[in-house]
Amino acid sequence: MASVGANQKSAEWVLGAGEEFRFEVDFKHTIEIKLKHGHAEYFGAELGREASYSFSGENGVVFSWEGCTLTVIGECQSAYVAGETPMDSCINVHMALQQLRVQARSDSANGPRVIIVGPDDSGKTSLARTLINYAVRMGETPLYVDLDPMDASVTVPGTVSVTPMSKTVDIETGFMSYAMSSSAGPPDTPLVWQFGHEQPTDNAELFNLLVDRMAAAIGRHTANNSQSATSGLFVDTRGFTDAAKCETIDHAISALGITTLLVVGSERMYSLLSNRPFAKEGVTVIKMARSGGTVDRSAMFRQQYNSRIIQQYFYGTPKEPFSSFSTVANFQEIRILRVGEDSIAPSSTLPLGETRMLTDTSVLAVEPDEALTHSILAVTDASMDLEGDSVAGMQALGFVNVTVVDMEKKRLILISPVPGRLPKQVLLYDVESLRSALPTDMHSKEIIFIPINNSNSFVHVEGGSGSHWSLLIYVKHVNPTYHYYDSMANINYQYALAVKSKLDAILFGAGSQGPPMITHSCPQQENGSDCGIFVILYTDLLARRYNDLRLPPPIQPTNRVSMPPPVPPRPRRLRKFSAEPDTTRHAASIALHNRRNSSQPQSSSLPTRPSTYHDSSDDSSGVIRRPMSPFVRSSNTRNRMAVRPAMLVAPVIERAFWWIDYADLCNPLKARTTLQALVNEHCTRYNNIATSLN
Ligand SMILES: Nc1ncnc2c1ncn2[C@@H]1O[C@H](COP(=O)(O)OP(=O)(O)OP(=O)(O)O)[C@@H](O)[C@H]1O
Repeated sequence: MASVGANQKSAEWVLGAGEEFRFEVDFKHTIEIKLKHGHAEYFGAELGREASYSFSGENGVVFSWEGCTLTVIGECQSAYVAGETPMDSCINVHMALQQLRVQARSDSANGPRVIIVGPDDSGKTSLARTLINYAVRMGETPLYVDLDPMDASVTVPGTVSVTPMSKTVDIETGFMSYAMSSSAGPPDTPLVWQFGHEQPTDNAELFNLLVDRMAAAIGRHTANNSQSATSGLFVDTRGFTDAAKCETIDHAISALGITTLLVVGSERMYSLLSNRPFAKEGVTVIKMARSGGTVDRSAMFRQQYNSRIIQQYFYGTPKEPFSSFSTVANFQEIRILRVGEDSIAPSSTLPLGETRMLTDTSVLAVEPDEALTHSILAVTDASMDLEGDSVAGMQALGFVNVTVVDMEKKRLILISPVPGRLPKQVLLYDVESLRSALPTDMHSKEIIFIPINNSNSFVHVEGGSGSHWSLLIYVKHVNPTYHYYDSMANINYQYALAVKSKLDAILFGAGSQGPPMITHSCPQQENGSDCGIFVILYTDLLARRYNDLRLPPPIQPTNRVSMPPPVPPRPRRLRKFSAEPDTTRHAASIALHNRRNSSQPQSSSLPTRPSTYHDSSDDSSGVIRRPMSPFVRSSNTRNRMAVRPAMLVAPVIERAFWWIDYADLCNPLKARTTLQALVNEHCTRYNNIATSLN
């Protein structure tokens, strides 16, 4: 978090009783908030008078019961005072829970166990944080159970955890401060389990197993700590609205002995959950209003947020920086395992009659290779000789980051938050870490454009820490293929390979070779700074090419499709910029243009489809049928991706890569003068394409 500059503007905000100051500040800016007069709190934690609190990449709220004056230094994306807040119902819930704690103390029973559910960004974590802070301020020591792996607030993303709370949540670093050993003593150290997926339903079996392990740990903890037992616990969950996803909630409610369920911001969910069996078995279901201040966070925001959490795990915060340490682990000294299915392909894609051989908690050995680079590995409590699925529910002692995989010396170079050798040698690999960068419904995507960077940093660095960008494209059709474009003599080739092998592991199973990667000749940059522009232009041109070739109206199964011949590649000419217009290419473009503008396939004016493109789905009558691909979408709407006739896939893909129209790029004068100007347009196009792909 950068500090606020001396010349930043400062503003004074006056809050009346029961009002709150809401602000949004992005990751590029930092603001400082000081309480000048009165009393105020940040999600239930009291602000110290004249103490200065810094925020960056945060949507926050300072609330005052009695009124206060704040000084805010720095630039917010939005800042306002609101009078309508759900704080009254929040304090009512807190008081009711406090009565239950007092009752539990006199009965020597467990205190209230609360689970908070609701849609994404409805304010579940904020409510949990506020109620925990109120409880702690009354001398309670509740447990905080984080069952939101995507938004893991205690350690790295992809995990679930339980933390005993004996002090209010740190205003600046949130729950993360509990994972920092220097600020939390051993009694407050969180227990963490590696889950490795974003949604509990991605591997419900493993998720439920971890909840069971967590429940056992909580049982041991509360058996020896009556104060903690009577203080109860708060469970934060992953956002959901779908009734089908209740299964993991049902399990958590029964395993953790939940007594109260708070439903935030959804009438529908409230009604749905009020009718579940647990509601009839004594769990109180309470509806909570969503605060008008909660903000829907974009995928980019979440990614940057998670990046910062990882950075804080290894390097601490600006106020409390850590040193991280480098350590070496030889391949033969360690076991790297991953838990769960080989591939995220759904069961429905298996050949008819086949069932999966593995359960979702099966443990698979991972052979170290380049794909491990930049991975976060959980160091587990398991011993080297522990066999089978018992490793799956093992607690994570901590996390290391793989900076180098040295295949020659057969060793990993790791960054660890603590010095010395690894305490244990069984490491859990989370191949899914790449998934956050991929579309959620990846199986329905036909083309994935993946910008490749040669950065060695595993966390987001403002402005980027690498020096070169190139483009990898994954094209899924009958025969999936990767295509690689690099504007500087393929210098990012090894990085593209590393990403490819990670994708292979996700798409085709751990250890799979995956489909081939074709490296294409393409225009080369002439300076040291245009790589990003070239990536945008390659993406734009190729995406446009795919879209253009899809422009003819949906072809009925009875239509005979005639394709124009492929234009042969001209690598030399493409590399050498020429001022002269290329008439051959121009003619080919016109032919394509004519075909696009016609409402019927131009079988008469264009040569017929080359026989090499015929696939087994063509029958003798020349009628082309849709090839049987598990991923073919059947929608006949005019959605660009959906209407694309599957039988065009193979020829289109081949020609798309041959038929790149570099006319604009190949005129050196034009390229020089317009490249920069084009960037904005191309960025917009790129965004449009990304949106349509999403
Ligand atoms: N009253 C408020 N005013 C301003 N911002 C708020 C308020 N309450 C919550 N927020 C912000 O809104 C965002 C979403 O809130 P929160 O993280 O609590 O939601 P969530 O339901 O836990 O989200 P998730 O989908 O990750 O589970 C956060 O950035 C939070 O800081």
